[in-house]
Amino acid sequence: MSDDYIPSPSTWVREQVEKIDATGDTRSVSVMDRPVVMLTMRGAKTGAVRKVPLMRVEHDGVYAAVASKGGAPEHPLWYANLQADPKITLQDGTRSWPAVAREITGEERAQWWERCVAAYPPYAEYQEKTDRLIPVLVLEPS
Ligand SMILES: C[C@H](OP(=O)(O)OC[C@@H](O)[C@@H](O)[C@@H](O)Cn1c2nc(=O)[nH]c(=O)c-2cc2ccc(O)cc21)C(=O)N[C@@H](CCC(=O)N[C@@H](CCC(=O)O)C(=O)O)C(=O)O
Repeated sequence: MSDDYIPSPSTWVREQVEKIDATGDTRSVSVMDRPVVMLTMRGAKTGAVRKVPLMRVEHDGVYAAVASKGGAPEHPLWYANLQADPKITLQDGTRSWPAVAREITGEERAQWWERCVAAYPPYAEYQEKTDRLIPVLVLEPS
């Protein structure tokens, strides 16, 4: 990724990204004492580097990205980024590696949704809050 990084306009998120970058470890932050991973991706419109922390949902070396945005009526913008370019760098703890995001649906999504809610129970409330189906993408090592 080149160095045209644009930080999040959301202060608490930007501060968590700064802490992860300062420590080199996603374990330096948490949300409700639950672990976090960080995706680095390309902005769909700006082409800039975007860093997006998400709750850590992992199964057999594959991770899930849940485009919940707290149950807001609209998808988070990073979801549009991944639709435009699914290639990311994924960081868990101090490890980083290239991965590809793939949206999942149907039975595959239902199976992963259980893992997502087990990892971070508020996802269930977020889905209750909105009539948009919260997108779930798996992040497969590339
Ligand atoms: C605020 C907005 O962010 P967003 O991409 O909508 O995503 C909102 C949130 O989902 C995002 O901040 C997440 O990191 C919040 N978040 C989680 N968000 C989730 O949706 N799910 C999670 O599990 C989650 C966990 C989490 C843990 C820690 C933490 O610090 C944050 C966490 C934003 O950054 N807007 C930018 C633009 C962002 C962008 O990517 N723009 C694209 C264009 C996108 C387009 O319009 O096509 C570009 O640069 O080209 C701006 O307004 O300038």
